[in-house]
Amino acid sequence: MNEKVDSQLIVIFGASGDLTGRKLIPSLYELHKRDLLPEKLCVMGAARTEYTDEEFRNIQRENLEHSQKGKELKPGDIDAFLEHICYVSFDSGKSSDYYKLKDRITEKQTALNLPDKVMYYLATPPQMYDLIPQYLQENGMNVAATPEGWRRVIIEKPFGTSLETARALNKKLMSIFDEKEIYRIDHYLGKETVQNILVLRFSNGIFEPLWNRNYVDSVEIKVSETLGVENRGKYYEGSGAMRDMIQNHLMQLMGFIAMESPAVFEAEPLRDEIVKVFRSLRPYKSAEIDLNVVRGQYEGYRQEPQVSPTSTTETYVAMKFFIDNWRWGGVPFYLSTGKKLDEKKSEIVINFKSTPNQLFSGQCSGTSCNKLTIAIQPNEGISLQFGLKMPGAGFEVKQVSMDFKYESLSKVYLPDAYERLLLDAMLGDSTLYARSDALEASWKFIDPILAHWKESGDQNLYPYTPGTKGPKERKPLKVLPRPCICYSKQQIE
Ligand SMILES: NC(=O)C1=CN([C@@H]2O[C@H](COP(=O)(O)OP(=O)(O)OC[C@H]3O[C@@H](n4cnc5c(N)ncnc54)[C@H](OP(=O)(O)O)[C@@H]3O)[C@@H](O)[C@H]2O)C=CC1
Ligand SMILES: O=C1O[C@H](COP(=O)(O)O)[C@@H](O)[C@H](O)[C@H]1O
Repeated sequence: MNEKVDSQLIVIFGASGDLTGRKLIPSLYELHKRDLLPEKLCVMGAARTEYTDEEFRNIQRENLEHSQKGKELKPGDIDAFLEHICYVSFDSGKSSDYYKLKDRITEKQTALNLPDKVMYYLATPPQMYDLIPQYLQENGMNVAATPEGWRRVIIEKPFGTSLETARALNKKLMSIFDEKEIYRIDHYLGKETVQNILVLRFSNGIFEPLWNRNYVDSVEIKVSETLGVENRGKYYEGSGAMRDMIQNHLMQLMGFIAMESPAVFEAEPLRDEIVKVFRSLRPYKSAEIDLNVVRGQYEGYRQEPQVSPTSTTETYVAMKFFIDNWRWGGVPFYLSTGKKLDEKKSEIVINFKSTPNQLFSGQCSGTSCNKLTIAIQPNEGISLQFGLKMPGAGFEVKQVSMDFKYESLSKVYLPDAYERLLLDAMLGDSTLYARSDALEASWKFIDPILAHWKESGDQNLYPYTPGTKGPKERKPLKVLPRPCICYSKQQIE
Protein backbone atom coordinates (compact mmCIF):
# COMPACT_ATOMS: atom_id res chain seq x y z
CA MET A 1 0.00 0.00 0.00
CA ASN A 2 1.27 3.44 -0.92
CA GLU A 3 0.53 5.98 1.79
CA LYS A 4 1.35 8.92 -0.47
CA VAL A 5 -1.48 8.10 -2.90
CA ASP A 6 -4.91 9.31 -1.85
CA SER A 7 -7.60 6.67 -1.55
CA GLN A 8 -9.75 7.29 -4.61
CA LEU A 9 -12.19 6.10 -7.21
CA ILE A 10 -11.16 5.84 -10.87
CA VAL A 11 -13.81 5.77 -13.58
CA ILE A 12 -12.57 4.38 -16.89
CA PHE A 13 -14.81 5.49 -19.75
CA GLY A 14 -14.53 3.12 -22.74
CA ALA A 15 -13.81 0.21 -20.39
CA SER A 16 -15.00 -2.41 -22.88
CA GLY A 17 -12.25 -1.33 -25.31
CA ASP A 18 -8.76 -2.39 -26.26
CA LEU A 19 -6.74 0.16 -24.26
CA THR A 20 -8.47 -0.69 -20.99
CA GLY A 21 -7.93 -4.43 -21.33
CA ARG A 22 -4.44 -4.33 -22.80
CA LYS A 23 -2.85 -1.42 -20.91
CA LEU A 24 -4.88 0.22 -18.14
CA ILE A 25 -6.02 -2.77 -16.10
CA PRO A 26 -2.66 -4.60 -16.47
CA SER A 27 -0.82 -1.43 -15.39
CA LEU A 28 -3.04 -1.00 -12.34
CA TYR A 29 -2.42 -4.66 -11.52
CA GLU A 30 1.36 -4.15 -11.73
CA LEU A 31 0.99 -1.23 -9.30
CA HIS A 32 -1.01 -3.52 -7.02
CA LYS A 33 1.74 -6.16 -7.21
CA ARG A 34 4.31 -3.57 -6.17
CA ASP A 35 2.13 -2.29 -3.33
CA LEU A 36 1.84 1.12 -4.94
CA LEU A 37 -1.94 1.43 -4.91
CA PRO A 38 -3.67 3.45 -2.20
CA GLU A 39 -5.22 1.91 0.87
CA LYS A 40 -8.71 2.16 -0.59
CA LEU A 41 -9.33 2.08 -4.31
CA CYS A 42 -12.28 1.45 -6.58
CA VAL A 43 -11.75 1.09 -10.35
CA MET A 44 -15.09 1.48 -12.10
CA GLY A 45 -15.28 0.46 -15.74
CA ALA A 46 -17.93 2.39 -17.70
CA ALA A 47 -19.19 1.72 -21.22
CA ARG A 48 -22.41 0.96 -23.10
CA THR A 49 -21.87 -2.80 -23.37
CA GLU A 50 -23.97 -4.61 -20.77
CA TYR A 51 -21.79 -6.46 -18.25
CA THR A 52 -22.38 -7.37 -14.65
CA ASP A 53 -19.49 -6.67 -12.25
CA GLU A 54 -18.70 -10.37 -12.35
CA GLU A 55 -18.64 -10.55 -16.17
CA PHE A 56 -16.38 -7.51 -16.39
CA ARG A 57 -14.02 -8.96 -13.75
CA ASN A 58 -13.89 -12.25 -15.67
CA ILE A 59 -12.88 -10.41 -18.86
CA GLN A 60 -10.20 -8.54 -16.97
CA ARG A 61 -9.01 -11.78 -15.32
CA GLU A 62 -8.39 -13.17 -18.82
CA ASN A 63 -6.60 -9.97 -19.85
CA LEU A 64 -4.42 -10.13 -16.74
CA GLU A 65 -3.61 -13.83 -17.16
CA HIS A 66 -2.54 -13.02 -20.69
CA SER A 67 -0.44 -9.98 -19.72
CA GLN A 68 1.17 -11.86 -16.81
CA LYS A 69 2.29 -14.85 -18.87
CA GLY A 70 5.84 -15.76 -17.89
CA LYS A 71 5.83 -13.42 -14.86
CA GLU A 72 5.96 -14.40 -11.20
CA LEU A 73 2.48 -14.59 -9.66
CA LYS A 74 1.31 -15.08 -6.06
CA PRO A 75 -1.68 -17.49 -5.98
CA GLY A 76 -4.94 -15.60 -5.62
CA ASP A 77 -3.29 -12.23 -6.25
CA ILE A 78 -5.22 -11.46 -9.44
CA ASP A 79 -8.48 -12.21 -7.62
CA ALA A 80 -7.44 -9.96 -4.72
CA PHE A 81 -6.80 -7.14 -7.23
CA LEU A 82 -10.08 -7.77 -9.07
CA GLU A 83 -11.98 -7.03 -5.86
CA HIS A 84 -11.17 -3.36 -6.52
CA ILE A 85 -12.99 -3.51 -9.85
CA CYS A 86 -16.63 -2.95 -10.72
CA TYR A 87 -18.59 -1.93 -13.82
CA VAL A 88 -21.43 0.36 -14.78
CA SER A 89 -23.22 0.13 -18.08
CA PHE A 90 -24.47 3.47 -19.39
CA ASP A 91 -24.28 5.62 -22.54
CA SER A 92 -21.64 8.30 -22.01
CA GLY A 93 -22.98 10.02 -25.13
CA LYS A 94 -26.29 10.87 -23.32
CA SER A 95 -26.32 13.46 -20.55
CA SER A 96 -29.56 12.01 -19.22
CA ASP A 97 -27.83 8.67 -18.59
CA TYR A 98 -25.19 10.05 -16.20
CA TYR A 99 -27.37 9.55 -13.13
CA LYS A 100 -26.49 5.84 -13.45
CA LEU A 101 -22.79 6.62 -13.13
CA LYS A 102 -23.39 9.17 -10.36
CA ASP A 103 -25.47 6.71 -8.31
CA ARG A 104 -22.88 3.97 -8.71
CA ILE A 105 -20.06 6.29 -7.63
CA THR A 106 -22.01 7.35 -4.53
CA GLU A 107 -22.87 3.75 -3.73
CA LYS A 108 -19.21 2.68 -3.91
CA GLN A 109 -17.91 5.72 -2.03
CA THR A 110 -20.34 4.97 0.79
CA ALA A 111 -19.76 1.21 0.85
CA LEU A 112 -15.96 1.55 0.83
CA ASN A 113 -15.85 4.73 2.91
CA LEU A 114 -13.90 6.46 0.15
CA PRO A 115 -13.05 10.18 0.23
CA ASP A 116 -14.65 12.29 -2.50
CA LYS A 117 -11.66 11.94 -4.83
CA VAL A 118 -12.53 10.85 -8.33
CA MET A 119 -10.37 10.46 -11.42
CA TYR A 120 -12.02 10.12 -14.83
CA TYR A 121 -10.00 8.33 -17.50
CA LEU A 122 -11.30 8.97 -21.02
CA ALA A 123 -10.37 5.84 -22.99
CA THR A 124 -13.13 6.31 -25.55
CA PRO A 125 -13.03 7.36 -29.20
CA PRO A 126 -11.76 10.98 -29.34
CA GLN A 127 -15.11 12.41 -30.43
CA MET A 128 -16.21 11.82 -26.81
CA TYR A 129 -13.36 13.86 -25.24
CA ASP A 130 -15.37 17.08 -25.07
CA LEU A 131 -18.80 15.54 -24.64
CA ILE A 132 -17.99 13.48 -21.53
CA PRO A 133 -16.63 16.48 -19.57
CA GLN A 134 -19.63 18.53 -20.68
CA TYR A 135 -22.07 15.87 -19.48
CA LEU A 136 -20.14 15.45 -16.24
CA GLN A 137 -20.56 19.18 -15.69
CA GLU A 138 -24.25 19.11 -16.60
CA ASN A 139 -24.71 16.46 -13.94
CA GLY A 140 -22.65 18.25 -11.29
CA MET A 141 -19.90 15.63 -11.42
CA ASN A 142 -16.93 17.82 -12.36
CA VAL A 143 -16.42 19.30 -8.90
CA ALA A 144 -15.87 17.64 -5.55
CA ALA A 145 -18.54 18.01 -2.88
CA THR A 146 -16.01 18.64 -0.10
CA PRO A 147 -12.98 21.00 0.09
CA GLU A 148 -10.62 18.03 0.66
CA GLY A 149 -12.04 16.20 -2.34
CA TRP A 150 -10.88 16.53 -5.93
CA ARG A 151 -11.71 15.66 -9.52
CA ARG A 152 -9.10 14.85 -12.19
CA VAL A 153 -9.49 13.92 -15.81
CA ILE A 154 -7.03 12.00 -17.98
CA ILE A 155 -7.47 12.51 -21.72
CA GLU A 156 -6.06 9.98 -24.15
CA LYS A 157 -4.50 10.91 -27.44
CA PRO A 158 -5.19 12.11 -30.08
CA PHE A 159 -5.68 15.55 -28.54
CA GLY A 160 -7.34 17.29 -31.48
CA THR A 161 -6.57 16.85 -35.15
CA SER A 162 -5.38 20.41 -35.83
CA LEU A 163 -4.51 23.61 -33.99
CA GLU A 164 -8.12 24.72 -34.21
CA THR A 165 -9.60 21.52 -32.79
CA ALA A 166 -6.91 21.22 -30.09
CA ARG A 167 -7.61 24.84 -29.05
CA ALA A 168 -11.35 24.22 -28.96
CA LEU A 169 -10.86 21.08 -26.86
CA ASN A 170 -8.52 22.89 -24.46
CA LYS A 171 -11.01 25.72 -24.13
CA LYS A 172 -13.86 23.36 -23.41
CA LEU A 173 -11.89 21.28 -20.89
CA MET A 174 -10.56 24.36 -19.12
CA SER A 175 -14.08 25.74 -18.78
CA ILE A 176 -15.05 22.58 -16.89
CA PHE A 177 -11.91 21.61 -14.98
CA ASP A 178 -8.90 23.57 -13.71
CA GLU A 179 -5.74 23.15 -15.81
CA LYS A 180 -4.14 21.39 -12.83
CA GLU A 181 -6.94 18.81 -12.89
CA ILE A 182 -6.40 17.98 -16.58
CA TYR A 183 -3.91 15.25 -17.52
CA ARG A 184 -3.19 14.94 -21.27
CA ILE A 185 -1.44 11.65 -21.62
CA ASP A 186 1.44 10.92 -23.98
CA HIS A 187 2.61 7.43 -23.13
CA TYR A 188 6.11 8.10 -24.51
CA LEU A 189 6.74 10.36 -21.51
CA GLY A 190 6.02 7.38 -19.25
CA LYS A 191 8.87 5.34 -20.72
CA GLU A 192 11.85 4.95 -18.39
CA THR A 193 14.41 5.71 -21.09
CA VAL A 194 12.61 8.90 -22.04
CA GLN A 195 12.64 10.15 -18.46
CA ASN A 196 16.29 9.24 -18.33
CA ILE A 197 17.01 11.83 -21.03
CA LEU A 198 16.40 14.45 -18.34
CA VAL A 199 18.60 12.73 -15.78
CA LEU A 200 21.34 12.08 -18.31
CA ARG A 201 21.35 15.72 -19.34
CA PHE A 202 20.79 17.48 -16.05
CA SER A 203 22.64 15.35 -13.55
CA ASN A 204 25.89 14.90 -15.49
CA GLY A 205 28.31 17.75 -15.94
CA ILE A 206 30.04 16.05 -18.87
CA PHE A 207 27.23 16.14 -21.45
CA GLU A 208 25.65 19.53 -20.95
CA PRO A 209 28.65 21.64 -22.11
CA LEU A 210 28.56 19.73 -25.42
CA TRP A 211 24.78 19.83 -25.82
CA ASN A 212 24.51 22.73 -28.25
CA ARG A 213 25.22 24.03 -31.74
CA ASN A 214 28.97 24.32 -31.09
CA TYR A 215 29.43 20.57 -30.68
CA VAL A 216 26.31 18.89 -32.04
CA ASP A 217 26.15 18.29 -35.77
CA SER A 218 22.60 16.91 -35.92
CA VAL A 219 19.94 15.11 -33.90
CA GLU A 220 17.96 12.11 -35.13
CA ILE A 221 14.77 10.81 -33.52
CA LYS A 222 13.50 7.61 -35.08
CA VAL A 223 10.52 5.43 -34.19
CA SER A 224 10.02 2.52 -36.52
CA GLU A 225 7.36 -0.15 -36.21
CA THR A 226 6.98 -3.51 -37.94
CA LEU A 227 3.22 -3.76 -37.50
CA GLY A 228 0.77 -2.13 -39.87
CA VAL A 229 -2.47 -0.48 -38.80
CA GLU A 230 -3.96 -3.85 -37.78
CA ASN A 231 -7.60 -3.37 -36.71
CA ARG A 232 -7.31 0.43 -36.34
CA GLY A 233 -7.88 1.35 -39.99
CA LYS A 234 -10.83 3.60 -39.25
CA TYR A 235 -8.96 5.64 -36.64
CA TYR A 236 -5.76 5.72 -38.70
CA GLU A 237 -7.52 6.99 -41.82
CA GLY A 238 -8.38 10.19 -39.92
CA SER A 239 -4.93 10.37 -38.39
CA GLY A 240 -1.92 9.16 -40.38
CA ALA A 241 1.63 8.99 -39.05
CA MET A 242 1.96 12.76 -38.63
CA ARG A 243 -0.97 13.05 -36.20
CA ASP A 244 -0.57 9.58 -34.69
CA MET A 245 3.13 9.76 -33.84
CA ILE A 246 5.01 12.93 -34.86
CA GLN A 247 2.74 15.63 -33.41
CA ASN A 248 2.78 14.01 -29.98
CA HIS A 249 5.34 11.29 -29.19
CA LEU A 250 8.25 12.42 -31.39
CA MET A 251 7.70 16.09 -30.63
CA GLN A 252 7.75 15.37 -26.90
CA LEU A 253 11.00 13.42 -27.30
CA MET A 254 12.45 16.35 -29.20
CA GLY A 255 11.28 18.68 -26.41
CA PHE A 256 13.21 16.66 -23.79
CA ILE A 257 16.35 16.64 -25.95
CA ALA A 258 16.23 20.33 -26.84
CA MET A 259 14.89 22.02 -23.67
CA GLU A 260 16.87 24.12 -21.22
CA SER A 261 17.22 22.93 -17.66
CA PRO A 262 14.25 23.98 -15.53
CA ALA A 263 15.18 25.87 -12.35
CA VAL A 264 13.55 23.12 -10.27
CA PHE A 265 12.24 19.70 -11.18
CA GLU A 266 8.56 20.47 -10.96
CA ALA A 267 5.71 20.24 -13.43
CA GLU A 268 5.32 23.90 -14.39
CA PRO A 269 8.99 24.92 -14.75
CA LEU A 270 9.68 21.77 -16.77
CA ARG A 271 6.69 22.27 -19.04
CA ASP A 272 7.59 25.97 -19.45
CA GLU A 273 10.89 24.87 -20.97
CA ILE A 274 9.25 22.42 -23.35
CA VAL A 275 6.84 25.01 -24.66
CA LYS A 276 9.73 27.42 -25.31
CA VAL A 277 11.32 24.81 -27.59
CA PHE A 278 8.10 24.25 -29.53
CA ARG A 279 7.67 27.99 -29.97
CA SER A 280 11.20 28.24 -31.38
CA LEU A 281 10.55 25.77 -34.20
CA ARG A 282 11.21 27.39 -37.55
CA PRO A 283 7.94 27.23 -39.51
CA TYR A 284 8.19 25.86 -43.04
CA LYS A 285 7.36 28.09 -45.97
CA SER A 286 5.03 26.18 -48.24
CA ALA A 287 7.69 25.77 -50.96
CA GLU A 288 9.99 24.14 -48.38
CA ILE A 289 7.61 21.41 -47.27
CA ASP A 290 8.17 18.86 -50.03
CA LEU A 291 11.93 19.32 -49.76
CA ASN A 292 12.01 18.78 -46.00
CA VAL A 293 9.10 16.51 -45.20
CA VAL A 294 8.74 13.15 -46.94
CA ARG A 295 5.61 11.05 -46.59
CA GLY A 296 5.08 7.46 -47.62
CA GLN A 297 2.42 4.78 -47.62
CA TYR A 298 3.15 1.07 -47.35
CA GLU A 299 2.06 -1.11 -50.25
CA GLY A 300 -1.12 -2.91 -49.22
CA TYR A 301 -2.31 -0.16 -46.85
CA ARG A 302 -5.27 0.65 -49.11
CA GLN A 303 -6.45 -2.96 -48.82
CA GLU A 304 -6.46 -2.93 -45.00
CA PRO A 305 -9.90 -3.24 -43.30
CA GLN A 306 -11.77 0.08 -43.03
CA VAL A 307 -9.23 1.88 -45.24
CA SER A 308 -10.28 3.69 -48.40
CA PRO A 309 -9.00 2.06 -51.64
CA THR A 310 -7.88 5.55 -52.73
CA SER A 311 -6.52 6.63 -49.34
CA THR A 312 -3.81 9.30 -49.25
CA THR A 313 -3.10 8.72 -45.55
CA GLU A 314 0.61 8.59 -44.80
CA THR A 315 2.00 5.62 -42.86
CA TYR A 316 5.55 7.01 -42.94
CA VAL A 317 7.00 10.47 -42.30
CA ALA A 318 10.58 11.73 -42.31
CA MET A 319 11.28 15.39 -41.73
CA LYS A 320 14.12 17.83 -41.22
CA PHE A 321 13.70 21.08 -39.32
CA PHE A 322 15.49 23.67 -37.22
CA ILE A 323 14.99 25.16 -33.79
CA ASP A 324 15.77 28.85 -33.98
CA ASN A 325 17.24 29.55 -30.57
CA TRP A 326 20.69 30.20 -29.14
CA ARG A 327 21.34 26.60 -28.21
CA TRP A 328 20.27 24.95 -31.47
CA GLY A 329 20.57 27.57 -34.21
CA GLY A 330 21.71 25.82 -37.43
CA VAL A 331 21.54 22.24 -36.07
CA PRO A 332 19.24 20.06 -38.19
CA PHE A 333 16.78 17.81 -36.35
CA TYR A 334 15.63 14.70 -38.24
CA LEU A 335 12.43 12.96 -37.14
CA SER A 336 11.12 9.79 -38.75
CA THR A 337 8.45 7.22 -38.04
CA GLY A 338 6.60 4.60 -39.98
CA LYS A 339 4.55 1.44 -39.89
CA LYS A 340 5.49 -1.88 -41.55
CA LEU A 341 9.18 -1.04 -41.56
CA ASP A 342 12.07 -3.47 -41.19
CA GLU A 343 12.38 -3.27 -37.40
CA LYS A 344 10.60 -2.21 -34.22
CA LYS A 345 12.92 0.35 -32.74
CA SER A 346 12.76 3.78 -31.10
CA GLU A 347 16.00 5.67 -30.65
CA ILE A 348 17.55 9.10 -30.44
CA VAL A 349 21.00 9.78 -31.84
CA ILE A 350 23.01 12.89 -31.05
CA ASN A 351 25.69 13.20 -33.75
CA PHE A 352 28.59 15.27 -32.51
CA LYS A 353 30.79 17.31 -34.83
CA SER A 354 34.04 15.81 -35.96
CA THR A 355 37.45 17.04 -34.90
CA PRO A 356 38.59 20.11 -36.88
CA ASN A 357 41.47 18.18 -38.33
CA GLN A 358 41.53 14.44 -38.92
CA LEU A 359 44.89 12.83 -38.39
CA PHE A 360 43.88 9.22 -38.78
CA SER A 361 42.17 7.18 -41.43
CA GLY A 362 39.25 5.35 -40.03
CA GLN A 363 35.99 3.58 -40.09
CA CYS A 364 33.72 5.92 -38.17
CA SER A 365 30.22 5.99 -39.55
CA GLY A 366 28.03 9.10 -39.68
CA THR A 367 29.31 12.62 -39.39
CA SER A 368 32.06 11.89 -36.89
CA CYS A 369 33.31 9.21 -34.55
CA ASN A 370 31.17 10.57 -31.74
CA LYS A 371 27.52 9.75 -31.30
CA LEU A 372 25.36 9.37 -28.24
CA THR A 373 22.58 6.86 -28.84
CA ILE A 374 19.60 6.65 -26.51
CA ALA A 375 17.80 3.37 -27.20
CA ILE A 376 14.22 3.86 -26.05
CA GLN A 377 13.08 0.40 -27.06
CA PRO A 378 13.91 -2.45 -27.40
CA ASN A 379 17.27 -3.14 -25.65
CA GLU A 380 16.78 0.02 -23.59
CA GLY A 381 20.08 1.70 -22.92
CA ILE A 382 22.50 4.47 -23.71
CA SER A 383 25.73 4.19 -25.65
CA LEU A 384 28.50 6.61 -26.43
CA GLN A 385 30.52 6.00 -29.57
CA PHE A 386 34.04 7.18 -30.18
CA GLY A 387 37.08 6.30 -32.26
CA LEU A 388 39.99 4.22 -30.97
CA LYS A 389 43.11 2.82 -32.53
CA MET A 390 43.02 -0.72 -33.88
CA PRO A 391 45.72 -2.84 -32.25
CA GLY A 392 48.87 -3.33 -34.28
CA ALA A 393 50.90 -1.30 -36.70
CA GLY A 394 49.74 2.06 -38.04
CA PHE A 395 46.95 4.25 -36.72
CA GLU A 396 43.77 2.80 -38.10
CA VAL A 397 40.72 4.13 -36.25
CA LYS A 398 37.75 2.00 -35.34
CA GLN A 399 34.47 3.21 -33.86
CA VAL A 400 33.86 1.60 -30.48
CA SER A 401 31.25 2.24 -27.83
CA MET A 402 30.68 2.41 -24.10
CA ASP A 403 27.29 0.92 -23.42
CA PHE A 404 24.83 1.07 -20.58
CA LYS A 405 22.02 -1.50 -20.83
CA TYR A 406 19.01 -1.37 -18.55
CA GLU A 407 19.09 -5.17 -18.39
CA SER A 408 22.39 -4.89 -16.53
CA LEU A 409 20.42 -3.47 -13.59
CA SER A 410 19.21 -7.05 -13.33
CA LYS A 411 17.00 -6.70 -10.27
CA VAL A 412 15.39 -3.47 -11.32
CA TYR A 413 11.87 -3.72 -12.67
CA LEU A 414 11.23 -1.66 -15.82
CA PRO A 415 7.62 -0.46 -15.53
CA ASP A 416 5.34 -0.01 -18.50
CA ALA A 417 4.75 3.63 -19.43
CA TYR A 418 1.10 3.49 -18.36
CA GLU A 419 2.05 2.29 -14.87
CA ARG A 420 4.21 5.31 -14.26
CA LEU A 421 1.71 7.75 -15.74
CA LEU A 422 -1.31 6.32 -13.94
CA LEU A 423 0.55 6.43 -10.64
CA ASP A 424 1.61 10.04 -11.27
CA ALA A 425 -1.97 11.09 -11.99
CA MET A 426 -3.18 9.28 -8.86
CA LEU A 427 -0.53 11.25 -6.95
CA GLY A 428 -1.54 14.52 -8.61
CA ASP A 429 1.78 14.95 -10.42
CA SER A 430 1.40 16.26 -13.98
CA THR A 431 5.13 16.67 -14.76
CA LEU A 432 5.03 13.92 -17.39
CA TYR A 433 1.75 15.05 -18.93
CA ALA A 434 1.45 17.48 -21.84
CA ARG A 435 0.31 21.03 -21.14
CA SER A 436 -2.26 22.89 -23.25
CA ASP A 437 0.17 25.53 -24.58
CA ALA A 438 2.75 22.91 -25.64
CA LEU A 439 0.12 20.95 -27.51
CA GLU A 440 -1.09 24.05 -29.28
CA ALA A 441 2.46 25.10 -30.18
CA SER A 442 3.19 21.69 -31.67
CA TRP A 443 -0.02 21.76 -33.71
CA LYS A 444 0.87 25.24 -34.94
CA PHE A 445 4.08 23.81 -36.40
CA ILE A 446 2.41 20.71 -37.89
CA ASP A 447 -0.76 22.29 -39.31
CA PRO A 448 0.78 23.86 -42.46
CA ILE A 449 2.29 20.49 -43.44
CA LEU A 450 -1.06 18.75 -43.12
CA ALA A 451 -2.76 21.55 -45.07
CA HIS A 452 -0.14 21.25 -47.81
CA TRP A 453 -0.63 17.48 -48.06
CA LYS A 454 -4.38 17.89 -48.17
CA GLU A 455 -3.97 20.17 -51.18
CA SER A 456 -1.45 17.85 -52.84
CA GLY A 457 -3.66 14.73 -52.78
CA ASP A 458 -1.47 11.76 -53.64
CA GLN A 459 1.24 13.88 -55.23
CA ASN A 460 4.52 13.27 -53.40
CA LEU A 461 3.02 10.39 -51.42
CA TYR A 462 5.64 7.72 -51.95
CA PRO A 463 4.86 4.01 -51.77
CA TYR A 464 7.23 1.68 -49.95
CA THR A 465 7.55 -2.06 -49.63
CA PRO A 466 6.65 -3.50 -46.21
CA GLY A 467 9.73 -4.70 -44.32
CA THR A 468 12.00 -1.98 -45.73
CA LYS A 469 13.28 1.29 -44.24
CA GLY A 470 10.57 3.36 -45.94
CA PRO A 471 10.34 5.12 -49.30
CA LYS A 472 13.64 5.73 -51.08
CA GLU A 473 12.69 9.42 -51.35
CA ARG A 474 13.51 9.77 -47.61
CA LYS A 475 17.21 9.56 -48.44
CA PRO A 476 18.00 13.23 -49.19
CA LEU A 477 16.89 14.01 -45.62
CA LYS A 478 19.31 11.53 -44.09
CA VAL A 479 22.33 12.61 -42.10
CA LEU A 480 25.13 12.16 -44.61
CA PRO A 481 28.60 11.09 -43.57
CA ARG A 482 31.13 13.86 -44.11
CA PRO A 483 33.91 12.76 -46.47
CA CYS A 484 37.01 11.86 -44.52
CA ILE A 485 39.61 14.54 -45.17
CA CYS A 486 42.50 12.64 -43.66
CA TYR A 487 45.20 10.98 -45.72
CA SER A 488 44.68 7.29 -46.26
CA LYS A 489 47.44 4.84 -45.49
CA GLN A 490 48.01 4.31 -49.20
CA GLN A 491 48.37 8.04 -49.85
CA ILE A 492 50.99 8.30 -47.13
CA GLU A 493 52.91 5.37 -48.52
N1 LIG B 1 -5.57 0.97 -27.93
C1 LIG B 1 -4.38 1.59 -27.79
O1 LIG B 1 -3.31 0.96 -27.72
C2 LIG B 1 -4.32 3.06 -27.68
C3 LIG B 1 -5.47 3.82 -27.66
N2 LIG B 1 -5.39 5.18 -27.53
C4 LIG B 1 -6.60 6.00 -27.50
O2 LIG B 1 -7.45 5.55 -26.46
C5 LIG B 1 -8.81 5.65 -26.84
C6 LIG B 1 -9.46 4.28 -26.70
O3 LIG B 1 -8.79 3.40 -27.57
P1 LIG B 1 -9.22 1.88 -27.72
O4 LIG B 1 -9.45 1.26 -26.40
O5 LIG B 1 -8.23 1.29 -28.62
O6 LIG B 1 -10.61 2.01 -28.48
P2 LIG B 1 -11.77 0.93 -28.57
O7 LIG B 1 -12.57 1.29 -29.75
O8 LIG B 1 -11.22 -0.44 -28.46
O9 LIG B 1 -12.62 1.19 -27.25
C7 LIG B 1 -13.29 2.38 -26.98
C8 LIG B 1 -14.52 2.08 -26.16
O10 LIG B 1 -15.23 3.28 -26.02
C9 LIG B 1 -16.62 2.98 -25.90
N3 LIG B 1 -17.42 4.04 -26.52
C10 LIG B 1 -18.06 5.00 -25.86
N4 LIG B 1 -18.69 5.80 -26.69
C11 LIG B 1 -18.47 5.36 -27.92
C12 LIG B 1 -18.90 5.80 -29.19
N5 LIG B 1 -19.68 6.86 -29.35
N6 LIG B 1 -18.46 5.11 -30.27
C13 LIG B 1 -17.67 4.03 -30.13
N7 LIG B 1 -17.26 3.57 -28.91
C14 LIG B 1 -17.66 4.23 -27.83
C15 LIG B 1 -16.82 1.64 -26.55
O11 LIG B 1 -17.46 0.83 -25.61
P3 LIG B 1 -19.05 0.61 -25.66
O12 LIG B 1 -19.41 0.33 -27.07
O13 LIG B 1 -19.23 -0.56 -24.75
O14 LIG B 1 -19.62 1.87 -25.14
C16 LIG B 1 -15.43 1.10 -26.83
O15 LIG B 1 -15.24 -0.18 -26.25
C17 LIG B 1 -8.81 6.15 -28.29
O16 LIG B 1 -9.07 7.51 -28.31
C18 LIG B 1 -7.40 5.88 -28.78
O17 LIG B 1 -6.99 6.83 -29.72
C19 LIG B 1 -4.19 5.81 -27.37
C20 LIG B 1 -3.02 5.11 -27.39
C21 LIG B 1 -2.98 3.69 -27.56
O1 LIG C 1 0.25 6.01 -29.67
C1 LIG C 1 0.62 5.16 -30.45
O2 LIG C 1 1.77 4.51 -30.19
C2 LIG C 1 2.02 3.23 -30.77
C3 LIG C 1 3.51 2.98 -30.61
O3 LIG C 1 3.81 2.94 -29.24
P1 LIG C 1 5.03 2.07 -28.71
O4 LIG C 1 5.05 2.33 -27.25
O5 LIG C 1 4.74 0.65 -29.07
O6 LIG C 1 6.24 2.57 -29.43
C4 LIG C 1 1.61 3.18 -32.22
O7 LIG C 1 1.70 1.85 -32.69
C5 LIG C 1 0.20 3.66 -32.37
O8 LIG C 1 -0.14 3.71 -33.76
C6 LIG C 1 0.01 5.02 -31.76
O9 LIG C 1 -1.36 5.35 -31.75
